[in-house]
Amino acid sequence: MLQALNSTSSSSFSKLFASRSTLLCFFQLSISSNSKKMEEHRTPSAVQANLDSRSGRKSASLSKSSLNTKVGQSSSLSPIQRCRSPQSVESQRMQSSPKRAIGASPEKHPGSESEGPFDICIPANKGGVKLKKSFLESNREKRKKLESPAGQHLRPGMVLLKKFLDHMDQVKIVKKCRELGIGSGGFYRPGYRDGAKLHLQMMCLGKDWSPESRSYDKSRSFDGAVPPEIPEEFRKLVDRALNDSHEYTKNVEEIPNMSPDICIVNFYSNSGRLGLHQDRDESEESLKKGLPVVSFSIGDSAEFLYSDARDVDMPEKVMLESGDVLIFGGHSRHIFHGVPGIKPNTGPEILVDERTKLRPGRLNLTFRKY
Ligand SMILES: O=C(O)CCC(=O)C(=O)O
Ligand SMILES: [Fe+2]
Repeated sequence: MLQALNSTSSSSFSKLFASRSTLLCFFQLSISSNSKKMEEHRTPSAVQANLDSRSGRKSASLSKSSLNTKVGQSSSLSPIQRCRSPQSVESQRMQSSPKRAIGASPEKHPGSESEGPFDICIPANKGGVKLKKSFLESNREKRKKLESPAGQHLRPGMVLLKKFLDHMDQVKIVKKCRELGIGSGGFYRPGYRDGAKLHLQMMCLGKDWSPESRSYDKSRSFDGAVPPEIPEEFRKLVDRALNDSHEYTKNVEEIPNMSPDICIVNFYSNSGRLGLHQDRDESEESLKKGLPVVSFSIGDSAEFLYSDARDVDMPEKVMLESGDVLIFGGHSRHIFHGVPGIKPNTGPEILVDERTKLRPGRLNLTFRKY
């Protein structure tokens, strides 16, 4: 469903954005070298829905921590031009500038659809990559852990719990996702309505969410597979994260409690990415209540961009590292967010060594209530 346009800009942010939308209607993200404004094309109903949902909200203030800076302060983010496009607009765009359409250049992912479900770990019989970290690197990791504050209140309704998942939790999550991911209903590389592919592998738990139809269902339309249940141990972690988040909010109502019935598991290889989007395909009731999205990051680090409005020039950004849990609900439930890229070889060694053998990349689990 999504597409993004490449940039010819010399900016450091000229990397392609693949934009995936869990919106009622989707959009594509493009980066323009000559425009300072984000631009959007969407259906009138979507425009209305979006205006309705965002009316009356103010821009949030910024945290000044090193992990949470205005994008423009530390890097020269190029202006972003974003288009959620009906298919016709999309096709025209691809025809007029084929080289700039992300979906036009299929990305090579290991484990494509034809090979069966994607395996996020390197199978035992394949020697695989062993990325041993240097002693210095390992020490740096330990120091970082000690220095990192336990939680950050990023803006109303949005809390980041640093290193919330310990190494053993992370190993268990990887192993469980691997086991489920190679079975029925496991990982696949999803596509959008116009045929463009997302730059990640995805698996749903509890319910299916399709980027193509932008809807939830009991089973997957393309193969009829019923998604595996959300494991109980995952639910417990979500519960604990939500409880802990209240230590950092003004009051408990700021992030309402939520019992997930869907988990979207994404695996990003080193070239994976996800364009700015809103998570808005959940039920009206869930969205109205601001029931939070609880997001686990495991493996390599990634920058997470977020902004309150679609037409903002400079989204804020925060680094998501292995073990971090990001929660956005309440007033932040409708934030635009995306992952512009993965930082290779930044995950904990225990995930990539013989014990776990996670492929290079990043695993992300977002829990929501439909
Ligand atoms: O990978 C992430 O941190 C974000 C994932 C996300 O936004 C989504 O799956 O909707
Ligand atoms: Fe999302």
